[in-house]
Amino acid sequence: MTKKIRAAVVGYGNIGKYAIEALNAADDFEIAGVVRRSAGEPLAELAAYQVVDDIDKLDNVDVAILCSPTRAIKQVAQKILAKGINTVDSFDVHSQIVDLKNTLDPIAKANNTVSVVAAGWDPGSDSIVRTLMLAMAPKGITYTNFGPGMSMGHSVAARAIPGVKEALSVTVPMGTGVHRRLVYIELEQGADFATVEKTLKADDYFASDETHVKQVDCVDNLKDMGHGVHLTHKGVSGETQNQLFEYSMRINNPALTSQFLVSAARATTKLSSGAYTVIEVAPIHFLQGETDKLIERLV
Ligand SMILES: NC(=O)C1=CN([C@@H]2O[C@H](COP(=O)(O)OP(=O)(O)OC[C@H]3O[C@@H](n4cnc5c(N)ncnc54)[C@H](OP(=O)(O)O)[C@@H]3O)[C@@H](O)[C@H]2O)C=CC1
Ligand SMILES: N[C@@H](CCCC(=O)C(=O)O)C(=O)O
Repeated sequence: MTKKIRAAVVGYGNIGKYAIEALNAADDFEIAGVVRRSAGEPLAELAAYQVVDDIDKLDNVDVAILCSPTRAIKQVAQKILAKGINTVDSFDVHSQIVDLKNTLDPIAKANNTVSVVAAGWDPGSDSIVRTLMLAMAPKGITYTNFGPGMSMGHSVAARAIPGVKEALSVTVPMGTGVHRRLVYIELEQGADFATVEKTLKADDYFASDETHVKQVDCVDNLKDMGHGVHLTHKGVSGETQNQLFEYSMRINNPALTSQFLVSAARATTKLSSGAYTVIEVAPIHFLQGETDKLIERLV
């Protein structure tokens, strides 16, 4: 029997929860344990797993699936790569991905490890679709239209603002890659709505989009983790114009993010040391199975 890939789930929020499901559904993986900032009160749903507050307490971890907030990823990944453990993450600030990769690459190389960064669905699987569309029509315009749906990244960023108890950020597509953000927030006792609204609108996650902040009594009553994308590329193949490609999906956001993280975790075991974005990884590395069989089925 071939050795299973031992994965640790780091951070147990929405993505962490679905990462456990995706790992359980993948028969080439086994779960080494769950790493939480504080092992704290045991959760019944994690009773089957070792839950620790430090990855060093888990045995023989091949890869850590980082399910921490995007803004914590760089620091968490640096620490874990330095221990000789591969990492994958779904970091989602598009303008900082090159910096993240270039920061992690020398650390990964020095510790003979692999890191696949920004491996959710956007950035992540959508990035591969955009790449393919560009290869098919190198001249033209790509539009990525999200939603309507819940952005986990924006919700996490909103929740981190002082005075916010809970938040839901809904992305509304306005067309041609332009989005409006509707942010529903539940305030901490005594927090001032106007101050929270101002801070939120100034945050990098929101500053360049039309953003509306609404105070509600219970965010949970509104929450639906569905999302989606409609990606189009219209361009030119060779000298021939009017080539139109479209890609659409409606999804459960954390389920897809975690699934692709697990596929990327598999890829880390097939790459030489260093940090990679998903478009630098051969697509077959994301899949389980023998190369020739996959070629027969997919090519
Ligand atoms: N690229 C993509 O397509 C997507 C990316 N994402 C990214 O995934 C991230 C996580 O989303 P989600 O699971 O909803 O977030 P959650 O807030 O639900 O979970 C994050 C978990 O990380 C841990 N954590 C919290 N704060 C910190 C901190 N400061 N440092 C380290 N760990 C911390 C906590 O787990 P514990 O208490 O166990 O330590 C927490 O539950 C988002 O920030 C988003 O950017 C999400 C969806 C799609
Ligand atoms: N990174 C997103 C997934 C892509 C959708 C998006 O960026 C948005 O809704 O703004 C998320 O965290 O949910």
